[in-house]
Amino acid sequence: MICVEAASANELFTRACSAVLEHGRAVKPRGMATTEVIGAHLTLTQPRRRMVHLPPARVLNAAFAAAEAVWILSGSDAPWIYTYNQRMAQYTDAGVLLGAYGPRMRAWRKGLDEVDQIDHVRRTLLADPDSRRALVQLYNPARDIPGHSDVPCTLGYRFYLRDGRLEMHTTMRSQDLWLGFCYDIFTATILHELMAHWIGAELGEYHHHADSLHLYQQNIADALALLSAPQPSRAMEPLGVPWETFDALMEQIVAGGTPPSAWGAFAEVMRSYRVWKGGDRADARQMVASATDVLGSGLSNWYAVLDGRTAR
Ligand SMILES: O=c1ccn([C@H]2C[C@H](O)[C@@H](COP(=O)(O)O)O2)c(=O)[nH]1
Repeated sequence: MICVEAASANELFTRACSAVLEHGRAVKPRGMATTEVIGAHLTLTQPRRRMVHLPPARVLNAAFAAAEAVWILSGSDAPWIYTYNQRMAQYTDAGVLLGAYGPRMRAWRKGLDEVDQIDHVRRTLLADPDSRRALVQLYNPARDIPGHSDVPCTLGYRFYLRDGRLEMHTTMRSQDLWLGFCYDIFTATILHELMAHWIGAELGEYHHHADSLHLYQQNIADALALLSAPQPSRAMEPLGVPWETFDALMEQIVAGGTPPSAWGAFAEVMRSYRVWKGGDRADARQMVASATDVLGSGLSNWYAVLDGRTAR
């Protein structure tokens, strides 16, 4: 069991990597070699410092981070997400990611006694602020036991409002620390921030509980190359929007529009990346070249990583 706490994602990620390198054991689930710790409690005390950015060892695709957050929070399992991360298409069954979190979160048992679990959490905490019943369930045995390619790694989220501050707890059965964690905490802490806004609470600590926290063999060298005392991640702009307009905001971004709030940066990095994928790399680079926000400058850095890969 390891417990790691940090104010920012850069520091949390770096400390978690060194804890797994120090305490991990070798295991090979599905034939793939990993170093694994069983039982990890990772606490992010400032959830708006959510973006891991540790060049040159670890740079995220900021457009994918933004797109995945919009994809999940809007309740989608639509294939447009593969534009931002082709690798996801490998885990589909008949073109669909059957483990997608969005539909489970926003429309559990779609078409039957459908539940929007986000709205449920919001209503539960508004009605009983001390509640222990504000949870989102993602793993669904009825769907996940029969065996398809994509089995959810996140089992669920819970929310606790204490002393005016909203804490969020996520439970993962399986967490790839190098690849998955950085994107998973990005989306989870956005949900955390939004929920705090919707119930009129302060944003409290974010807790990430992973049963198997692991590094794949191919990422060990990069993990060892991380500096021990990284720069803290910058805090992103506040993202709170009224609940009543949230779905329309998500639809606007998916449709290619740019909302005026801090969500505009999500739309901009997504648009730039679509241009990049369309082959107009100079235009795509130009669209984020002067960006100073966390996402725009992050995507600029990601393009530099991609350029380096092509040059090699
Ligand atoms: O949100 C996710 C989804 C997947 N994974 C990683 C964890 C595992 O390395 C792999 C799934 O493999 P199994 O645990 O299903 O074998 O994907 C994550 O880290 N986060």
